[in-house]
Amino acid sequence: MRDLVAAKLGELFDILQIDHQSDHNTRDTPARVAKMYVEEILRGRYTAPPEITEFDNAEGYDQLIVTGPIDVRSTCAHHLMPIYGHAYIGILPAADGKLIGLSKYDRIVDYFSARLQIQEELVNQIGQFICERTRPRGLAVRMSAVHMCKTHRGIKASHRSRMVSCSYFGEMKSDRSLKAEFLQECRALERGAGD
Ligand SMILES: Nc1nc2c(ncn2[C@@H]2O[C@H](COP(=O)(O)OP(=O)(O)OP(=O)(O)O)[C@@H](O)[C@H]2O)c(=O)[nH]1
Repeated sequence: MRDLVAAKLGELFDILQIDHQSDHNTRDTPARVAKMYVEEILRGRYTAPPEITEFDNAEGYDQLIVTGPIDVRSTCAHHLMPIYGHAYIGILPAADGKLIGLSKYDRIVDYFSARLQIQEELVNQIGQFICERTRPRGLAVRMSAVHMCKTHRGIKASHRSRMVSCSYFGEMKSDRSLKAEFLQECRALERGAGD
């Protein structure tokens, strides 16, 4: 796949009048960019989801867990520009369900970010995957991110301009006080004052 992509990128460079044959800066760029797309930026499309270590919820912990900030590095589906920011995940475990290793939330965010995305779908995909694997009573995913398709081109919006999207499942969707508790913990973690 990398070789095919590199050949097509070479053609694209030709059309854009970028010398990738003799210019010392761009000579290897088609191959370099092909590697970046296949092995990094779009990696999540060609690899299996992360292995999830599950633990029995032996003592029936049933209170809200919130983890974050989780770094988000993704790519906009419309202009292929970077999306970067943070995610927070809230889990309301089922007393008879499973817990998963804390680092796996970061891995799941990384996995679904490694493809072309829009933010609304990214938070949903992360939430649905966690729900399918762990069957919690409730789950919330909140993401705040900068879209460089908006800040670096087009309208050239403020670099501080962000998009916030949330996805709620189960009891986290219907229970207003749980949502409020989750958002309060997100704010505390965002300030670096989650302790
Ligand atoms: N809802 C949503 N919109 C996004 C996201 N990422 C980028 N966009 C927007 O999607 C739109 C892209 O579609 P078009 O309007 O066809 O693109 P364009 O003509 O280049 O538009 P401009 O960016 O306004 O120059 C832009 O308004 C982007 O800001 C996202 O994650 N969610």
